[in-house]
Amino acid sequence: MTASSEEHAAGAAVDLSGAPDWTLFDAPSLVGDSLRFVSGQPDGDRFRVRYFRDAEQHLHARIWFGPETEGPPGHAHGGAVAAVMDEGLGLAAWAAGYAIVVGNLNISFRAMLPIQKVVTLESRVVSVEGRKIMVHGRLFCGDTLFAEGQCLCITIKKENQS
Ligand SMILES: CCCCCCCCCCCC(=O)SCCNC(=O)CCNC(=O)[C@H](O)C(C)(C)COP(=O)(O)OP(=O)(O)OC[C@H]1O[C@@H](n2cnc3c(N)ncnc32)[C@H](O)[C@@H]1OP(=O)(O)O
Repeated sequence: MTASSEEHAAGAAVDLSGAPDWTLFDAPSLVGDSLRFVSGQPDGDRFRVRYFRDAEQHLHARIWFGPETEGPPGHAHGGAVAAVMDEGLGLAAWAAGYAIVVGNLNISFRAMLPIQKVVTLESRVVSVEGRKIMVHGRLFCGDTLFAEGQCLCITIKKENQS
């Protein structure tokens, strides 16, 4: 264990509070408890995530990338960033009323993301065409853009919905 990861042993406090005009969004109540890969360890050393909606109902998240997301030394693995965007942008479509799975996710990694940092994911449903829901999102902190993505969500056929 590195000195920096010792600072954030499981259970240590991380500030995931939202902007003043955001309200907490309860993802499990909408999609069930299966979102364990990203959201399943709210006090763990991988991801800590809290979802919100703004006044216009757009989905946002505050995300802490813990020591177990490390890829390049001191920075998040690209797959960890992709996992967060997969869940967050897919959830944005669910929050907008579409029961979907992600069909295609295109991510540009714009800057290396230091681990043990809280960042913000913002999302927008930008188009709806038949079963295809396009969601765009960006992962940032302050003026630093870490990643941006376009996520093609496909509504689940009625017979596949549980
Ligand atoms: C249940 C609770 C969950 C609750 C979970 C909620 C949490 C959300 C967040 C987690 C998100 C995920 O990780 S989901 C897990 C990762 N994703 C997956 O495992 C999905 C695996 N793929 C599939 O199951 C399938 O390929 C589907 C469902 C995406 C599509 O299959 P289908 O239903 O047979 O539909 P299909 O006819 O092929 O496609 C419908 C239309 O979409 C287009 N299309 C389909 N895929 C693509 C694609 N990759 N790129 C471009 N276009 C595509 C087709 O051209 C077509 O356009 P047109 O001809 O109509 O014009």
